Amino acid sequence: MKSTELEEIRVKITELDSNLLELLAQRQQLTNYVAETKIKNQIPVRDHKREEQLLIRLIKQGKKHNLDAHYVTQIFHVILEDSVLNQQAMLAANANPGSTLSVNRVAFLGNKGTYSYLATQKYFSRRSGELIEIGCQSFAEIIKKVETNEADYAVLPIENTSSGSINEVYDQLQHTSLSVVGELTHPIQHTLLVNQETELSKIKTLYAHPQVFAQCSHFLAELGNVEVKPCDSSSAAMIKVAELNSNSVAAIGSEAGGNLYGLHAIKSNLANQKENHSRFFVVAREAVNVPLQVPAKTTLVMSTVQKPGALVDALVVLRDNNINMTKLESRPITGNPWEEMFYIDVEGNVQDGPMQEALEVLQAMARTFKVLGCYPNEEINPTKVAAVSALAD
Ligand SMILES: O=C(O)C(=O)C[C@]1(C(=O)O)C=C[C@@H](O)C=C1
Repeated sequence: MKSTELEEIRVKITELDSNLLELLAQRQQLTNYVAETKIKNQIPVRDHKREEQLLIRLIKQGKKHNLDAHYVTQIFHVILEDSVLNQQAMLAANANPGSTLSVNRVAFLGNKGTYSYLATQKYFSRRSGELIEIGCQSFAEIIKKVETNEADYAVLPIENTSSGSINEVYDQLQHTSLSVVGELTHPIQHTLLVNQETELSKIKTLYAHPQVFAQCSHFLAELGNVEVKPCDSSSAAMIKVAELNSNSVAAIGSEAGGNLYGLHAIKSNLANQKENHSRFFVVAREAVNVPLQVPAKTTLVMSTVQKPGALVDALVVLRDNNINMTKLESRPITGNPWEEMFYIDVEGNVQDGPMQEALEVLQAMARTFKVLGCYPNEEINPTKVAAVSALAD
């Protein structure tokens, strides 16, 4: 194909892509109106029936244009997730007028380019107010910033799908009066970032956060003879590699983060598990009120009395009140050897009747008990269309 022919086609694609963007923006505006109606009429944000009908119609329509059913489904799952998250943020802001700030000062780990930085950008992009980023060197410093009113929010990584819970954050949460006001999950896509033109075989030293090395242990084992240098954060690793400006050093981190320091990726998908996501808590000095139309989660922290089956008894209370537990984590209590603090995430709103009953019973049976926070559930399960493959035939 002659290059002018290619250019002509590309001009058309560029125009079409910008039309697609315009249409997506128009759709988002319509869903903002939907959210306003839902606030007024107290209608739940999520409507699986409507989503299912919409997906079925689009899959059928796509088929007429030779578009694969899974392709259509994937695209609209992303669009619907965005719509639900935006609406949830609007309903939450409406239910907490005092918490809508013109400036959001947010503390997170590291500098520009860390996964915490990217998660912070993502979470606050759906919320009004200017974002002021406050990079910190440790989780303790992050929490302190909010406690002393130098920041309004902290974004803290709490767990990762491949390396598990981040114990240091749980331990910090044991001693703070801050509340969890939000959560988010962010994909972690580790890439090998370099400053100069180079290739994998030339890399002699690797810089990254220890959690990142743990998540990429298979890749490191395959690499063999490379020196591994742990850093306080992914951004510290990126800054080091940018400064060293050598073709034998590389950092591991996100491509978007690396680009902020002029680094580029020479290899992607480095994590042991391809589905690698981190979950973050957003914490603030004041708890928030989650409207009942928004699916909520509640995080509890409790220690049980020392008797056989005490934890089981606590979990039975959740079961008896039909409350779904999404996570259970135990951490040693500092100063009390062999005693454990339990962190429990459940689906439900502290304003719900069954939840209030369960919390009362748990509080009575626990040695120590605290609700760390109730916040909108941001893990949006995509609506399944029963017979995608049948529809596609
Ligand atoms: O139609 C609605 O009720 C909406 O909230 C809009 C919308 C969408 O974006 O299409 C989003 C969430 C609902 O679960 C269903 C559909």
